Amino acid sequence: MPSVRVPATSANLGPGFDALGLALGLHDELDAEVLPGTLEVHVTGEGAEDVPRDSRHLVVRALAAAFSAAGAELPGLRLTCRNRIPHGRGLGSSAAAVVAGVLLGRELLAELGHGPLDDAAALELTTALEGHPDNVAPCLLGGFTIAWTDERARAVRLDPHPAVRAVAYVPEQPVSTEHARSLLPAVVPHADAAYNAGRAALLVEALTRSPHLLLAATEDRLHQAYREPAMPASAALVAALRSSGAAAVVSGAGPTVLALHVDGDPEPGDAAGFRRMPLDLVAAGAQVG
Ligand SMILES: Nc1ncnc2c1ncn2[C@@H]1O[C@H](COP(=O)(O)OP(=O)(O)OP(=O)(O)O)[C@@H](O)[C@H]1O
Ligand SMILES: N[C@@H](CCO)C(=O)O
Repeated sequence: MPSVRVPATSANLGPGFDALGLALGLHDELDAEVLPGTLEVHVTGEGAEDVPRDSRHLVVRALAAAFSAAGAELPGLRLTCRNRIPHGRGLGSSAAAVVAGVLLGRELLAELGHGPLDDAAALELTTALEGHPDNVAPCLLGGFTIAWTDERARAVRLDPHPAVRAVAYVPEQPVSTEHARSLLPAVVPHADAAYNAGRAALLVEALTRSPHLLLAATEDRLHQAYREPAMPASAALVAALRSSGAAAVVSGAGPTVLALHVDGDPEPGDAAGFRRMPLDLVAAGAQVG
């Protein structure tokens, strides 16, 4: 019975909209087994009260997409999900679900004698399901990733500097990525695009070699301010943490706030209305058992 362990991820990291991502030490664990003629979905933990238990379940949809990509029909299944990544908070829950589904699908396809789905195809398929590559890349590869798309999805993986630490501040209420993306303008000023290009490049240096540059490198003008009306408390927390010296950003499409800091500097403290979660940066991406 194949199983998979998939990490939470934080995308954008300030200036790297739809491109940069980090794998975090908070994991969903799933397993699947072929059970002819039925579909059973068992869910515990995060989202258990909300997610459907049929073919609309995101992991089942990703499994079906993997089978379809291989030209095979999805067999009857029992899927078990033990969820720890909060849903709709900006910590990559949907990317973790599609990565889990595609990797479980890959294992089941191999068990059933179908051809292999290689790593490039897994990145391509998960990106297509998620809509953008910046969460699925670190979920698959671990570490710190730079993702882009040309005729297909692509990513490179880097090791974050070992002194970088992360604290997530998770609010009670979710904001869907779909809604947060609907707030973005179709066109941005050239000066803002240039500003973000410089900061995103600097962030690669800051996250891998020069963490003292993290505060300057995590400035953004392309998405966070536009999303503020949907998450005013998160925007206020980003501003407060940054003024105290922590490199705080909206995590993914929000509303979680991610504060990066350097080991040895004072840790960012509690914030009213948010669940504070110190999280390791993890080297490994999804692991199949
Ligand atoms: N483990 C899961 N199982 C089933 N459905 C899931 C799972 N995780 C996420 N989803 C679906 O995806 C939705 C959340 O996706 P959304 O893209 O809005 O947020 P997110 O992925 O948590 O945040 P972000 O993309 O900003 O990091 C949930 O409401 C649910 O419908
Ligand atoms: N880059 C994406 C990440 C969330 O899925 C966004 O900010 O909308």
